[in-house]
Amino acid sequence: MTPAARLSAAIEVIEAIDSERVPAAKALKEWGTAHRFAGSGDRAAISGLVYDVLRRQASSAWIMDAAAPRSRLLGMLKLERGLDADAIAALCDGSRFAPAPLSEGERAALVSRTVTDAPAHIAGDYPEWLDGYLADVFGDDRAAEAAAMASRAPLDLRVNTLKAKPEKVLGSLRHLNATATPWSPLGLRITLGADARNPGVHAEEDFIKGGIEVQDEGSQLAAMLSGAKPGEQVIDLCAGAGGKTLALAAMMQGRGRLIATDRDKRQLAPIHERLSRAGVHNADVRTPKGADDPLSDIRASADLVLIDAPCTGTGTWRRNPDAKWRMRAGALEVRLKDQIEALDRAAALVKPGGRIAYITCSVLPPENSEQVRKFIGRHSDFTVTPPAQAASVLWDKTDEFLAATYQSDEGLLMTPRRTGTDGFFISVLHKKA
Ligand SMILES: C[S@@+](CC[C@H](N)C(=O)[O-])C[C@H]1O[C@@H](n2cnc3c(N)ncnc32)[C@H](O)[C@@H]1O
Repeated sequence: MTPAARLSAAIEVIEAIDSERVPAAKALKEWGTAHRFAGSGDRAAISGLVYDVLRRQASSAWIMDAAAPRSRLLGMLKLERGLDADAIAALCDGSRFAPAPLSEGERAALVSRTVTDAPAHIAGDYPEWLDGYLADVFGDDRAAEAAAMASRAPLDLRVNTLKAKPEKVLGSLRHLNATATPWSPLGLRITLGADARNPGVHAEEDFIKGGIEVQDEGSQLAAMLSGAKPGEQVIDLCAGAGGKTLALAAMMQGRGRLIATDRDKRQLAPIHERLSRAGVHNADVRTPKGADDPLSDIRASADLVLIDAPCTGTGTWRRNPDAKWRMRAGALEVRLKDQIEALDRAAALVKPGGRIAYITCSVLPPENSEQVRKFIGRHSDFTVTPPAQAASVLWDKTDEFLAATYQSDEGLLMTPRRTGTDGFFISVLHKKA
């Protein structure tokens, strides 16, 4: 397919998403089934276009002064891909399979309109009902912060020090143009192209042998700031597929006891294979059975309970722009209740002098600072460890990292704009001895 024909296909897919109200992934799959002639390169390119339109959904419609799929695609080519009106006109030449030529109005909009006079939720491409929450955390910077949360994310890897060394993996992944991430000493970054094609890290020898894991640098840093150490008893309470469990295991260097569990046994399914590939031998996965508490034998004995909390995932919008527009207020309410349950459960598991690391991949204050403040209100035997103290694990990068983050009395927040990571909040809560 020509680049112009891919644009026409993307417009078709966006029309289906709009009219049938289906998730982007489903609409793309259905398009692929109906157009079997399209090769994998075409599909990846069309998928990249569709997701980029979702990233810039509101701002593209604003600059084009029209919300039709074609208008949003044209606006996105300017805002996300940086094409000027002439370059866009050259793609839309009306030839067979290409979109129709630009109208006078479309050309004028592409030349002259910007988002500088748009309301924050349009310039930042987020649902209007979240404006108050984003204003609370980012103030006048909310449009810029949200715009960074809309842009395409790189692919980050964590080197598993149980099996490999960062310098060596950096060398062996040179063909993927991997570079070191700015903050995490274990992080490697691969910048993804506009066609959103996966560079196939799962087929790399380093991955197959357990030397690397896919993990955003923000997630790596959140695990690091928990300060897990060799010899400790550590509980990963919301372990899910085990992303944090694997990072904790490497920090513990195979020494001590690492217990991983989750309220939902289905979420834990991938963890066994991942632990085995990563060479982790000190982890005990506790799969819940019926109503029985899988941690009933543990009472105030853990050095560290890590809560990778169920949350709205607003910090990961750049990886899932479709979810951003589907988010509803009811989902936030449910997550807040889950977070309270997990925090209160953790409080009973931690020993005096131990700590809870409370982590979300959200930027919304009710899930972050406000949730921690309420927890301290319920549990006066806990205090917040100052963010500067928790971040000292980054050694010489501590000051620069702290300056890049948002800090409150309750914890610190990373964002795509400030730290180049997904949005992650972490609070380390110390239980009085
Ligand atoms: C953000 S995900 C975990 C991701 C995982 N830690 C990782 O790094 O791959 C949150 C998890 O919390 C679990 N969960 C929700 N409420 C819980 C609760 N009260 N106690 C324990 N787990 C809970 C969910 O089933 C979900 O798997």
